[in-house]
Amino acid sequence: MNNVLKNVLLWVAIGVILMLVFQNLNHSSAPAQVMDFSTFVSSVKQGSVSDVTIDGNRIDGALSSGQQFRVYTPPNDTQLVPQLLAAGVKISVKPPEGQSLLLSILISWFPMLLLIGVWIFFMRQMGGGGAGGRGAMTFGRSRARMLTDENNKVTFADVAGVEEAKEELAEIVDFLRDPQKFQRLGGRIPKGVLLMGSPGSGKTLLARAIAGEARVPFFSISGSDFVEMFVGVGASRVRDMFEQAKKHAPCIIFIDEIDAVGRQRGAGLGGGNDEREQTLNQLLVEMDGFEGTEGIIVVAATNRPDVLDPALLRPGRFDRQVTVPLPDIRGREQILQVHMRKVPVAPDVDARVIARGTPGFSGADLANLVNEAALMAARKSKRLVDMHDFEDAKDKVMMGAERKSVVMSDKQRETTAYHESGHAVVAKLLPGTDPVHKVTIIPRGRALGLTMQLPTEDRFNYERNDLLSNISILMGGRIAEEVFLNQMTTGAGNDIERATDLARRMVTQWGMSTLGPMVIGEKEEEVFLGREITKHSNISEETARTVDEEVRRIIQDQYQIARGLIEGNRDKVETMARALLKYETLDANQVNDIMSGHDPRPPQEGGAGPTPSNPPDGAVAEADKAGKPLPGLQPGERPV
Ligand SMILES: Nc1ncnc2c1ncn2[C@@H]1O[C@H](COP(=O)(O)OP(=O)(O)OP(=O)(O)O)[C@@H](O)[C@H]1O
Ligand SMILES: [Zn+2]
Repeated sequence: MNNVLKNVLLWVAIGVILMLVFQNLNHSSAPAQVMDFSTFVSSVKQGSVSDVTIDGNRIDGALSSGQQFRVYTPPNDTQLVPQLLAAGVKISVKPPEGQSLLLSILISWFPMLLLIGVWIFFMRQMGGGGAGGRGAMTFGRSRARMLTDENNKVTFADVAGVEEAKEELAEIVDFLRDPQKFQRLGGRIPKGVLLMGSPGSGKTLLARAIAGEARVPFFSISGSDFVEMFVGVGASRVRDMFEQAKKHAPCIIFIDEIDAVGRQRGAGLGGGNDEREQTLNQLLVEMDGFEGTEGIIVVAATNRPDVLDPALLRPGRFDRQVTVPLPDIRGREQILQVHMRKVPVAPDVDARVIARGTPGFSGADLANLVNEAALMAARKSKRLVDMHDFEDAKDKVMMGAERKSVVMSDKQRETTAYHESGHAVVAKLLPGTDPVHKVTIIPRGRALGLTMQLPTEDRFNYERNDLLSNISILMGGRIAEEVFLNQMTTGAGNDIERATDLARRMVTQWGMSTLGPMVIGEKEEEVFLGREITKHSNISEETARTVDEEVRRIIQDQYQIARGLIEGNRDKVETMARALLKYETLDANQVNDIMSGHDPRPPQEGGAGPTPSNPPDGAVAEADKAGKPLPGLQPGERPV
C-alpha cells in the first residue's frame, strides 16, 4: 500500500469518526424517547400512533397522546409500511440527505475495509510479501536507514588506532569510488566484509568511514531489526533492503550485530527458529544474487564470529574478514586525541598519560571518558577541560564514582591510610614494578581506598618475578595494619583473595613452581553470568596437597619480603599515612617526595591532587591496586 493511499484511508477513518460524533450530537439534541420495535408495532396495532417520519431505518413519531418517540426498525422490513398504512398512521419520509447517505455507505463499508486491510496485512506477513506484490506494502519494508554522502561526514581520520583494519579496507574504498575501473581490470572485489571485534571497538564507525571516504550512500540496519514476530517479515526486509541498495549503487549496506540473524542454522532447540533461518537464507540468496561489479558492498559487524553460520563466510559472501582489535597504548592515545578535538582541552592534558592508565579500554570507553571529563569540567564551570578532570573521569569510569558521602570514623580513616601506605611503599621499594600513580583514601565503588599503579606499556605477559612482586604488594596493606596499628581487619580480605588466586595460578596453570611446567587439574571452560571462567578439577588428593603447600610457600615468602620492607621503612609508611590523612589523595610526585625522605610537596592544583572540598571523617580498609590489569586477567578486563 503506498503512502498516498494509506493517508487517504487515514483521513477517511477520521472523517467517519467525526461524522459519527456529529451525528450523535444531532441525535442528542432531539430528546425523543427511544421505543423498542415490538412496543412500536403493538402501539401501531393498537392505533395509538398518530404520525411517523421515516428516515432510513430510523422513525421519529408521535403517539396520539402527543408523546414523541424514536424507534429503529430492522433493515429491509417490507411489512412495516403496509402495517402503518393499515393502522391509518400519517407517514412522511425524509429524503435521503447527501451527508447521511455517504455516511451510511461508509459505515456499511468500514468493517469490510478493515477486514480487507487486516487480511492483506497477514497475507503479507505470512507469505513473505507474496501477496500484494513486491514492495506494495509498508509493513515488510526494510528498516534500513540511509545516510547519504551529505550527512555522513565520517572519514578514516575519525577512526584511530586501527591502522591495519583501515589498510585492509582502503581497497574497498577505491573500488566504491570507481567500480568500472576495477571491472575493466578484471579484479575480483569482495561482496561482503565481516568486521569482527569486541563491543565499542569502532566497527560501526569504520563502516561509516568507508562510505564517507568513498562518498557513497550508507544503508545501515541491525541484525535484530530482521528478527520479527512474524515469519517472513525479516526475509522481505532483506529483499527490500537489497532492492533499495541496487537503486543507489555504488553504496554500502551495513548490517550491525549480524549474529542476531546469522547464527548457525539448526542450532536452536527443536528448529523453532524458522523466521531467523528464512531471513538468513534470504540474505544468502541476495548476496549470491548480485554481481560483485554492481558496486554494492555488504559490511557486517559482529562480536561473536564464532557463532556465525559457516555458509555466511563462504567465498562470494563475507569472505573478507577484518579484525577490529581493542586499541593498544598508542591506539588509545590516538583515539583520545580524536575525541579531544571536540572539546576545549587545557594545555596540561597529556593523552599519553591517560592512555597509559586505561588498559583494556575500547574506543567507545575512551569516547565516553572524554565526555565524562568534559562534564566534570562543566560542572565546575571551567572553560577548559584539564588533566584533573580527565583523572577524575578515568577513576569514575574505572572504579565507580567517589563515595564522599560514606561517613567513616577517624579510626577507619586511619586504618585505610596505613593500609594504602603499606601497598604503596612496598610497590615503590620492589624493583621492576609499575610506577605508583596515585594513592587515595577516598572510597570509590566498592573499595575504601586505592593504590594505583600505571604500567608504562600494555602488558600481555608477566614474568614470574612480576607476579611475586604483585603478591608482595597485595600483602603490604595487611602488614602495615599489623605493624602500625597492631590489628587485622577484614579490609584486607580482597587483597588476600587476589594474592592467593595469583599464587594458585602460578602453580596450577603457569608452571611456575617446583611442580614443574604442567597444568594441574582438568580445565573446564564454563560460562557463568556471561563470562567465561576456567575451573580446575579432578586432581588427586596428594597433588592437591602439594599444590596447597606450594601456594602457601609462595605467599609466605612474599609476605616475609613485604614485611621486611615495611619494618625497614617505618618512617616512610608513617609519613605517607599522615600525608594521606591530611590530603586524602597523593599523586606520583608526592609519593616520590615521601620515598626520598621528604615531606610531600603541597598538592598541585589541576594535577591529580587531593580534593580540598572533601573533609569526610574516616575511611576504612579496603585497598585495591587498580589501574593495571593483574596477571591472569585479559588486558581487556578491569579490576573492580
Ligand atoms: N577507533 C576509534 N576511533 C575513534 N573513536 C572510536 C573508535 N572506536 C570507537 N570509537 C567511539 O566509540 C563509539 C562507538 O563505536 P562503534 O559504535 O563504532 O563501536 P562498535 O564496534 O560498532 O560497537 P558495537 O559492537 O557495540 O556495535 C564511536 O561512535 C566513537 O565515538
Ligand atoms: Zn589492600
